[in-house]
Amino acid sequence: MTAGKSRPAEGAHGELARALLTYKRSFVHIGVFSGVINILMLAPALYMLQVYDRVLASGNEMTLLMLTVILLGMYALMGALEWVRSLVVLRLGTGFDRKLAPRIYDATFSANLKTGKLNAAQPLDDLQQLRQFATGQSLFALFDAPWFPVYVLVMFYFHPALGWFALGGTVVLMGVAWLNERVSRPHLKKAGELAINSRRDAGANLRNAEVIAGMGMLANLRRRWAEQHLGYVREQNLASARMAKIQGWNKALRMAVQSLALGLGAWLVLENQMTAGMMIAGSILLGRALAPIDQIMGASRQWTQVKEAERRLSQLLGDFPPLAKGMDFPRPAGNLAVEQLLAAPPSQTQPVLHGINFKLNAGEALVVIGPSGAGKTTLARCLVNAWPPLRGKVRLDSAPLDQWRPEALGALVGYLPQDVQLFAGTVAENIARFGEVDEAKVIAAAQMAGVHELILQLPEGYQTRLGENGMGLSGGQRQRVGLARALYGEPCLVVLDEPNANLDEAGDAMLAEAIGRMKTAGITLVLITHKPNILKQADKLLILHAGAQADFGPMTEVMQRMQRGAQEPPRSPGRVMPLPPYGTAMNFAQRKEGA
Ligand SMILES: Nc1ncnc2c1ncn2[C@@H]1O[C@H](COP(=O)(O)OP(=O)(O)OP(=O)(O)O)[C@@H](O)[C@H]1O
Repeated sequence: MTAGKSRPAEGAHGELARALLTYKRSFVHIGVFSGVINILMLAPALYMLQVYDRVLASGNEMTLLMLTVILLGMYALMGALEWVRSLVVLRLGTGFDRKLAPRIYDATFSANLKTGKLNAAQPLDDLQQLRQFATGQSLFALFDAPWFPVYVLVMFYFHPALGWFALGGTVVLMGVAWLNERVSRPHLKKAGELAINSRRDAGANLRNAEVIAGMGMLANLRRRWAEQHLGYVREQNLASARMAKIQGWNKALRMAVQSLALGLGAWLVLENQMTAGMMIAGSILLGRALAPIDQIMGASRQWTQVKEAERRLSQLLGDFPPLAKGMDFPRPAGNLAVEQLLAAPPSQTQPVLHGINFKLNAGEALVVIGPSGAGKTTLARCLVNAWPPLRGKVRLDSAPLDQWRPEALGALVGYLPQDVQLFAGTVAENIARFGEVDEAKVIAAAQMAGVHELILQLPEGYQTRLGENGMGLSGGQRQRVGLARALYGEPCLVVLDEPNANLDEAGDAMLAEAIGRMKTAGITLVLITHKPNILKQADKLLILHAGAQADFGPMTEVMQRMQRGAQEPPRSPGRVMPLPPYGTAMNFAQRKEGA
């Protein structure tokens, strides 16, 4: 009950960039702090210059003391600013996460509803990777790098030869950093994709542990997983080997550049073109100028993965824009109208349901029958707005489902899917749909579903903890707790997809009683079934065949048409298509006639 209308998609990177831009002020603060820190970073070099050229030359201890006190003051200020800058960055990261995580959670949900393939944890992992990258050393490197010209300018001031040497050395080292990123990127990208696939497959397969154990499939599944996993390890190793070679050379080059700068400085001193203080200060400044390059080199390995994470997230957010808010209509009586419905699974365009057209008055019970694959479950999903129609409308008291606010509609609708889908949590939380648990409503729903006594028999009654997918309950128990969840909060429309698939005779009888109670409560009911006993409680019958509406009408009329259709070739002009032989319905019709 979620697939509302979507707003048009915005630019692929728009949403992430806009989220970052809301922290413009924080970035300005980080920039200002970085600026002051980088100016203060000149202090050790200038101190060295003064000590060598002034204090040692003059032998003035007072000057040394004053210089040292000033230097220590600058260090203290720098430490405080670094600390505040880190706090600002941390706050930025938390805010960024808070802003995007719910949106990414929703988009992941929509993607799963549509494709059923996405590893739900991946986008949130991607967000974490982006946050860690954006709030780690790499961000500081980004803000520190623009100060590189200041250091080089000071070196030019000391001596142009030293300035040009620093500039040349930095360009070479930056080239190496770029090369490093370039040679490793394809392998890291491939490794990232393989890691995601192997993690997703491992997670999905191991969830079906009982089938694996029961039929000895572990070795086969492990082999399939290992191919991907080993591929990931291979690509990762290739990337690491190439990076190791470049990084090794880079380290040697970096040390050579620093030593050569000192050597050049010494030669300039010998040539009387520079003071010894400038030689030492120049060497310190060069180390400072090269520091962001080191940080960038360190980040380059992460960078490829971060870019991929950013690409995946942008794609997800672009493909699944925020759901339209929808409206809160007054509580409907429960009149249901399906108009020229054309529907397909969300990942497909080929309709599996076409031309479905029927109306139910509030409080009526409709039974839907048809052979396997006829489109019954697809119809159920459209009736609860889980799958949006390709064309046509489903209306609740004349308001199309896609115009409702999804949460408001969800509260008025009960849905029991074929595979029940309970969640990890207590029985009460499951029945209350994981909202605030209203105990009176939980018990009322359980009583209406005829499951109250059964729940009281559980070890901790309503507080019994269930595992993922309702682990801890039998199939039939899950189905009955699922029915109570569908009835929570007095819904006006309830759609039950094969609610008796896992029930024994006693369970069937309970379900029949529950249906009676729902009818008394005036709930509009849609029941999909293969079992004939539910037909007795239907007011109307819909027969689906190959995605089309084979017949619809009051129960007895459709039954009579089916009987006639079984005895003679169809002549009725109103009939959409020839009726196939539905054993269960026919048997029931004959039994009902005989009665
Ligand atoms: N998630 C899906 N992705 C792709 N195709 C789907 C999906 N769900 C259903 N279909 C296709 O839609 C058609 C109708 O399926 P549906 O589940 O609605 O049939 P059904 O009448 O409920 O069958 P059954 O009685 O076996 O549950 C089938 O051909 C099926 O292959």
